[in-house]
Amino acid sequence: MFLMIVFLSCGTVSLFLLYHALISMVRPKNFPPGPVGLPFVGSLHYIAPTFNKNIQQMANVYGKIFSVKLKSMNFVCLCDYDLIKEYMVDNPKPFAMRPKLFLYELMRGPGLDGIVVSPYGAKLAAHRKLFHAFLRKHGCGDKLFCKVEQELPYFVANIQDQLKLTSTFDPTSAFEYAALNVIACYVFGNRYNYGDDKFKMLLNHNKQFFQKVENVYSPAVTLVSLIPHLHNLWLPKAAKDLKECCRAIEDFISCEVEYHKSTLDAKNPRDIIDMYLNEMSHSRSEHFTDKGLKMTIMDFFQAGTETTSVTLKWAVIYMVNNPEIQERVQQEIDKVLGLHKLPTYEDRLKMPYTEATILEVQRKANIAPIGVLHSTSESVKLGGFDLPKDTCIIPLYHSIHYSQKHWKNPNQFDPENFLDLNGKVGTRPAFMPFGGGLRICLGMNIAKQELFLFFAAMLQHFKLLPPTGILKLDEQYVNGGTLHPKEYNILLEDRCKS
Ligand code: HEM
Repeated sequence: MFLMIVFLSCGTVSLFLLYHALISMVRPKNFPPGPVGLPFVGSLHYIAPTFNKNIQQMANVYGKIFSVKLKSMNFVCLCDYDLIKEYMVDNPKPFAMRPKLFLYELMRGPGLDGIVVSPYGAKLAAHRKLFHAFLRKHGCGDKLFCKVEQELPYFVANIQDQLKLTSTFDPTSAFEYAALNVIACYVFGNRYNYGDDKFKMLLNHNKQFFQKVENVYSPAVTLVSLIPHLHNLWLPKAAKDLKECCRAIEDFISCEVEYHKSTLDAKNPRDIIDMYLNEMSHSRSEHFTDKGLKMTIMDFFQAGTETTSVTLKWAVIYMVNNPEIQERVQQEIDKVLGLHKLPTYEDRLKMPYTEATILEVQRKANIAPIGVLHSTSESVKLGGFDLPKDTCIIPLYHSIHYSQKHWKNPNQFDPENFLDLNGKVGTRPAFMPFGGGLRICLGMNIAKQELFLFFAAMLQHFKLLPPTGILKLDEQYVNGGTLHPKEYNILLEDRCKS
């Protein structure tokens, strides 16, 4: 009897292990090709953590559409404009879900509320609609409410203050302060002084978050994400740190929400929090909840600060390394604005070369190499293959932004890429820095304003030069939440003084 029990137990465990070993290796029918996965683990490790380089290498072996596995999860990598367009633009609906990833639950807690990681459906649509309604009311169309233009004088003064102390300059903090304050304005109703204790706390939380995100591709975190429930018993330090960091941000937001509740004037909403609170009480919709509000605010900080500041950091590098382009931008700025009138977003219509330059920065820097992952809500065809429900899609934006088919010299920095024969800014289909389809970046219009205005104001006031003894700044990227440049210093000359 005892032997029988031992035998049956061993058999059950073996079958269980065999099932889990095979599930990481077996592909669905007519599924894109890819490397054979390791038992239990699959093959995701072939492309993570340096997605950009590794996906490109794998595409050379398996073709422009291939698959990798993480246990039972199927991931499909796309390395071609036509394929990315097929799912983002031509047939976006079945591809508009977000995958359920351990990392998302770690950061958000159960429920995946908010916007960025929220599943596609009525709740997400209601959130996106609310935000669009807010922007229509308080966007840049209305001068009084243009939060980005309001921030410009502080941004310029911040750089000038640093320049009084030293002529060698790391622009990071100026961009981070400005980007954070713009989002703070939209969600909390007012900007902070850069020296304000609350602002410093928010800045610190935000910085911590982006530092912690860089550590989550460690083998220990991958292990925990492979074995559901293990994280209830044990969390690797990188995961624990990230979780704690998100909770600290949530606590900060909770205080702001409570303050807003106690001072709400429903007829005069001041900001996104007030609009959300109104929606919670008016529509009594189950879509708008306390947790949803906090996670939505967290989304705006996490999706809308580092993306902008990192793009501006790249802009500085490309201007230092291409002085003739910097000079041409400055000539246009001088002609349209002069040295003292700060730019408005309307001014871009008279400044095509400046606008084309910032678009080229976005193309070349390609800061979100795989965007935010989408997944399928039903079985669907893509590139002639059959993708079952819950297949996770990884688009390689490098294959669009650096495509020989779509750009004359993709490796060269050239604002002409975005100018038509009449010198006007033209649209380019193979340009998707904000993703696309039904999940296209919700903050795209704010981001465009920020990039143009901060860039133009910076070049209006300062000439950007390499530090003494260096000809060019390093253009190699570092992998993290975004592809960001290595730390650098530059020399600045105040154009208003020279
Ligand atoms: C240069 C700046 C920015 C870049 C390059 C960028 C890029 C992106 C990308 C690639 C996505 C994923 C789109 C997809 O799934 O196909 C995204 C989503 C998102 N972004 Fe941005 N973003 C920027 C700035 C902002 C700003 C300023 C905000 C907020 C004010 C913001 C809020 C969001 C939100 C909420 C989503 C999720 C949309 C959804 O899931 O439905 N982003 N962004």
